[in-house]
Amino acid sequence: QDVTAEQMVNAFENTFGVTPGERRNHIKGTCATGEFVGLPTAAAYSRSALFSGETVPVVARFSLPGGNPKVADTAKIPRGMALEFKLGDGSLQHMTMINTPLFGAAQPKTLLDQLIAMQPDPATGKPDPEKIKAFRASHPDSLAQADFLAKHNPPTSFATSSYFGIHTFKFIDQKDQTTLVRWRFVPQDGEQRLSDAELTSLPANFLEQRLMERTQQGPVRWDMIVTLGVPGDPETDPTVAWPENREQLKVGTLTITTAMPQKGAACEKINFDPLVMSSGIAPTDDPILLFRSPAYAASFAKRLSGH
Ligand code: HEM
Repeated sequence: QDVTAEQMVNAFENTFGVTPGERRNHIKGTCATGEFVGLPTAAAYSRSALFSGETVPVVARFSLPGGNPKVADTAKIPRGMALEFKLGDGSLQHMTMINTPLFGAAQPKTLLDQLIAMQPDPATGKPDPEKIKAFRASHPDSLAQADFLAKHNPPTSFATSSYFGIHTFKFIDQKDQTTLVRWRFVPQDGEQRLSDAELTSLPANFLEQRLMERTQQGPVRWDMIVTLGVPGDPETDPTVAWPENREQLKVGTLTITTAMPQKGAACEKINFDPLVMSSGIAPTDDPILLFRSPAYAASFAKRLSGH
């Protein structure tokens, strides 16, 4: 089970190739900017300056996973939304999310094995479907996310998708009391998915243009919703859902006002490491969450040095 960040980044490179200076995963993306306003109801659970009620500037990046810069915007793979909040107390808060409620690996080894199974066969230049089948059969923790992706077409726009933090995090209040939470961002434009016909008729690139056009029409908003866990809820497994009946709380509103190609824009050189957190929000011992930080650092170091 002992996977290193270097092994993981090598596996991304072996599967997708290397585009020098670019992200090894979520390479295709669009920058955006906006703001967040937290609600005082959240301050009862977290002392983070995110929930002060002040307007917090946000740098965002919307993306598609994998290391192929030409991946089609119709691909039945997740969509990402990464947020960097610049808080009034000078600290930063990151949230780096995708649009599936669960992740496809309970341990880093599962993702590593998936990347290896996806490596193109030298004979055909394509992944071997038998290897993917064998991977699925031997890694049951990959099935829930794969099932969600098979049953839900991708969104019509980055603006019409929910995005999920997936991991369980801790909200910590002024008195150091901890509440387990899972968060998600729900689009005020409504959740809208591509039809099967659109999946075959749309061009490879439309998500960036649609987001730029949408922001030119006016601000795009998401409600930040937190699900409150109770003791005993799964804390360290991002492949397992919580019971449906947990209390949910609206804790703020994200507003995206501008979008632009990533080259040279503010989001390009950010490492959206999900462990960058403000006082009042903390990680659990989820092995996937904890592994992300060194993996992102390895990818970031390479791309910053032009490799
Ligand atoms: C073991 C599990 C994971 C590994 C090894 C991994 C690896 C990576 C790497 C190497 C990058 C590129 C970093 C950079 O160069 O800046 C990345 C980006 C990203 N990952 Fe992960 N990831 C994992 C799990 C997740 C999970 C669970 C989520 C969502 C909850 C997620 C969402 C994203 C998003 C949205 C980006 C793009 C961030 C941006 O726009 O810069 N990843 N990931």
